[in-house]
Amino acid sequence: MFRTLLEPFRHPRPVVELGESRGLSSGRKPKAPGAKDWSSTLRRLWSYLAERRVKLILVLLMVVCSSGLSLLGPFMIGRAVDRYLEGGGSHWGLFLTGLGAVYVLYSLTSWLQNIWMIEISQETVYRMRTELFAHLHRLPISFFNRRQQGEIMSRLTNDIENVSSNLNSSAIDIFSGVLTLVGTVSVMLWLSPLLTLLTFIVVPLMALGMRWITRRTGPLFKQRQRNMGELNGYIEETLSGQRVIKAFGQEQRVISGFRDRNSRIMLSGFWAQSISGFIPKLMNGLNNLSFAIVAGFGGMLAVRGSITVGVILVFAEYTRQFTRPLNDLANQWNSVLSAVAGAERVFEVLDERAEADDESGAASARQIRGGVKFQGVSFSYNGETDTLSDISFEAKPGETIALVGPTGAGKTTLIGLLSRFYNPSGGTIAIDGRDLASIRRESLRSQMAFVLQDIFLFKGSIRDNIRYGRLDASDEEVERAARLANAHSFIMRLPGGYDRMLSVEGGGISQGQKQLLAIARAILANPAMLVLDEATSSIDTVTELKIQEGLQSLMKGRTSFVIAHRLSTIRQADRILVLRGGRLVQQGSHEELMDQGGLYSELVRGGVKA
Ligand SMILES: Nc1ncnc2c1ncn2[C@@H]1O[C@H](COP(=O)(O)OP(=O)(O)OP(=O)(O)O)[C@@H](O)[C@H]1O
Repeated sequence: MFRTLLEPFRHPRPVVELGESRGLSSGRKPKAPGAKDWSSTLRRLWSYLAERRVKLILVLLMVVCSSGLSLLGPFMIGRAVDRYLEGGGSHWGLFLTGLGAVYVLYSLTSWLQNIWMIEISQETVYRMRTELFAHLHRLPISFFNRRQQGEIMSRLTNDIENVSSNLNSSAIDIFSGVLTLVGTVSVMLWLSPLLTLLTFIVVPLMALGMRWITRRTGPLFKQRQRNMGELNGYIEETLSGQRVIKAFGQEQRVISGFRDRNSRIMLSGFWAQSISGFIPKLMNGLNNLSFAIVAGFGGMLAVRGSITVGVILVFAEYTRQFTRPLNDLANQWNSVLSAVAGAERVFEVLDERAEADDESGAASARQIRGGVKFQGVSFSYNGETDTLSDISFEAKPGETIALVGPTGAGKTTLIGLLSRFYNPSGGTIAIDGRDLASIRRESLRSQMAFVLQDIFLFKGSIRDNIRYGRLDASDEEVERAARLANAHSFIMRLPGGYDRMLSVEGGGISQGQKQLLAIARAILANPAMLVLDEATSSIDTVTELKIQEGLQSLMKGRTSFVIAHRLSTIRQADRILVLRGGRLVQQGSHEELMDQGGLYSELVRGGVKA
């Protein structure tokens, strides 16, 4: 086992990466976790807890009661023994009943504090989870471009779970630990200051040991959470890329990549747990030492008559009680560090800037007609090199604009700007003469529909998948849209028809059929503007014809931007925009561009699909 664990240290191997650089933590140098880091995260976590103030006060009250009761028990025993030894009569029946009542109350208050704290911590993580999920949906597309889905999911599940599982136990134990500690030490000082000081010899040793341990475990817990996120990202990526992996026979490479990431988790988990596992051992040893001190010195003091045997008994029990909260505190500190590690990763996403708010004064556009004007528009993904530069063109309402150009020319980026997934770094975009920035995003997007190559169909019936275009559409409207899209006949041939359930990502129907459903969905949405990304994959001629017909009904009367690959679509476009290297190099109708010569005619003559 140790050989395996130490292997990566001895032979650092290059890790087989498959798109790792998109992870949140990767690409960025991991920060050394400073004390300030975790204390501010802890404060923020506390602010969540503090929202349940009343319950927290109740918990605190129960902690005070249970800590007091835990002190009272041994104290009563000590007093009873002393009274017995002094020859005073003891009312054993009364004493035992009292002692029983103390322990029953102790159990009851402990149980109540536990159950209330579980409630608080569950509610806290419920709120965090909801907030995180809602925030994720407000983040700009650029956030998702940079990150692996699995890694993000890991924050929603793993990290939140980590906060939840560590929060309830540690919060209580830390409260009660501190209280018990203060109470125990006060009573000890009151009973015998000298014996208390002698017992305290172990405290500096404890503090040093704890410091040594937590300094090492804190970063390791963080590392483990990071590694877990990376592994989840990798799992998601490799599962969704199964076809490619199998097609290229990359199974072994993928498995070895997994093994590397898995071994990193094993390593950080092993060291975090092994080092933190020292805590109980250390505490146990020091506990025994303090017990020996109490027994030895206490005995001597008792012989001299400075203290009674009852006091020794109370001390023996209290030294256990006094090291137990210290022990608990030490253990809980690890849990707190682990919860903080999880919370830090959650807050990291919560601190990501949401998609910029609409500019003040931005208003809803009630009915967009679909006139679009780009004037000197530039855009850069990285703020350094321009992906699009100086793009100017105009589309009248209802026109079809085809975008053509070699791969990486900037066609998709131009569409991204039109939908305000990104804002231009220069120039202006206007819709119906209004600056795009003055139209609220939600209102703009509600009047646009997208039919993309990568069609998103979710697990559910065909009817529900079409209805995604407009949730309040009736069954008749869904069917009408499907007829217009040429999808009705194939749907009716499927067992179950419109109620046929699709599996994840529309498994069970063909690529062409998925496109027809996407067209039906867009028709139902009845948008003023359309964005079509034509499929490059070959579809049989009959389906292709059906798709073309469906698209024709969809595009009628709407301004349509088509990232075109088929000559038939390009010919029919009112205007063709030819892009190369982020610049608009030509624009005009098919005939005009063919006459002009240049890139467009080369693309067409070369038989290259644009
Ligand atoms: N999210 C992104 N972050 C950084 N650069 C990007 C991003 N998306 C695209 N790019 C870069 O911007 C350029 C234009 O990409 P875009 O996807 O717009 O081209 P395209 O013409 O649609 O290509 P294709 O026909 O292959 O889909 C490319 O060089 C690409 O590498």
